[in-house]
Amino acid sequence: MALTAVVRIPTRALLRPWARLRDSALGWMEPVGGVEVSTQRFGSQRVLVEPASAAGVAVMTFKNPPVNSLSLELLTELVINLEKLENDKTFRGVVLTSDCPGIFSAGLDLTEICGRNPAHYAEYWKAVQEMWLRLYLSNLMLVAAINGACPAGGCLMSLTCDYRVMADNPKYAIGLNETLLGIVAPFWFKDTLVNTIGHRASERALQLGLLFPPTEALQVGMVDRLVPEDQVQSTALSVLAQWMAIPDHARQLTKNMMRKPTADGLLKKRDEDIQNFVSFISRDSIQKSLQMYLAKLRQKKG
Ligand SMILES: CCCCC/C=C\C/C=C\CCC/C=C/C(=O)SCCNC(=O)CCNC(=O)[C@H](O)C(C)(C)COP(=O)(O)OP(=O)(O)OC[C@H]1O[C@@H](n2cnc3c(N)ncnc32)[C@H](O)[C@@H]1OP(=O)(O)O
Repeated sequence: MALTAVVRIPTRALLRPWARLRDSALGWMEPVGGVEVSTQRFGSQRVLVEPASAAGVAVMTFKNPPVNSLSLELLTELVINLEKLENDKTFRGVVLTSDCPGIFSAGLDLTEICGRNPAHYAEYWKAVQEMWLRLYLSNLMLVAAINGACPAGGCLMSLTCDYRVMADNPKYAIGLNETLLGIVAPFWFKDTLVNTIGHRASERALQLGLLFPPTEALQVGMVDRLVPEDQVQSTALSVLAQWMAIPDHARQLTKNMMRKPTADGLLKKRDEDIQNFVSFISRDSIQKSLQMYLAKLRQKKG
């Protein structure tokens, strides 16, 4: 028999200033106290959520072709779908993965941070912050099934997870490569990396903008396991099954104890961080670097 559940979506989620939701993309949302949703398969235009065969587990698949860049829309949908899963107490774990062949996520959408106005940069950065805070502090067990390239913001997203399984394909790479674009990973990107691979390895990786192929990513501790490409999702699900054996309250309190101080670093100065981002990204020299990088990406094909 089909499993169904009632999911309450708090109205406050609809009122956040950055969440200029496009109703057409989020057919399941209604601006009233809540809405009934079948957990058979739900989600939105760019984020598909499917319950896995194991009870209490969902697979969240990003489908923002061609490269799953983290556009404002994708970020917004991600946060709303995560909140929906968190509010539905039947779910305890989520696998995050991609529908774009060979790409987990190309990171922040460069068209959101290049050639726009300061108000847009501020709105976009707030959405990036929100994505990080929500994932990093989620009470759910999150496992990243990294089935492709995973640079910059894509890497950040995977680093918020509790465990990372990556496809063992030397064509793929993962890392915070911001300096290669002439930009700087902000302190909370850096903190997330330091918490994962340690200070010295982060210092080197961040300065050089290193993108690690899978074997090196495993060595440095950026991912936890490599598997053949066709086993990424199934392995992520079996990892979750192991984590599910731990009592939720103990695991959640432990996760919070480990991560809250890092998240507080941003929570205490969110507005200042937005201002820093806007003034940095609005500089002519930074905009030029980004334009050149985008042009190179676009020329690659031709
Ligand atoms: C002390 C002061 C400190 C102040 C600090 C304050 C603030 C901090 C400031 C800034 C922080 C910003 C942090 C930024 C984080 C990011 O995530 S930036 C994004 C970085 N991403 C990348 O570098 C990845 C770029 N993409 C690729 O390498 C490749 O596209 C690929 C993902 C490996 C896939 O390769 P392939 O399959 O060959 O696909 P194509 O390269 O042909 O790409 C297809 C089309 O997609 C476009 N595209 C690719 N990536 C992006 C992207 N990130 N955003 C937007 N668009 C992207 C690409 O141009 C192609 O488009 P066309 O089809 O040619 O139009």
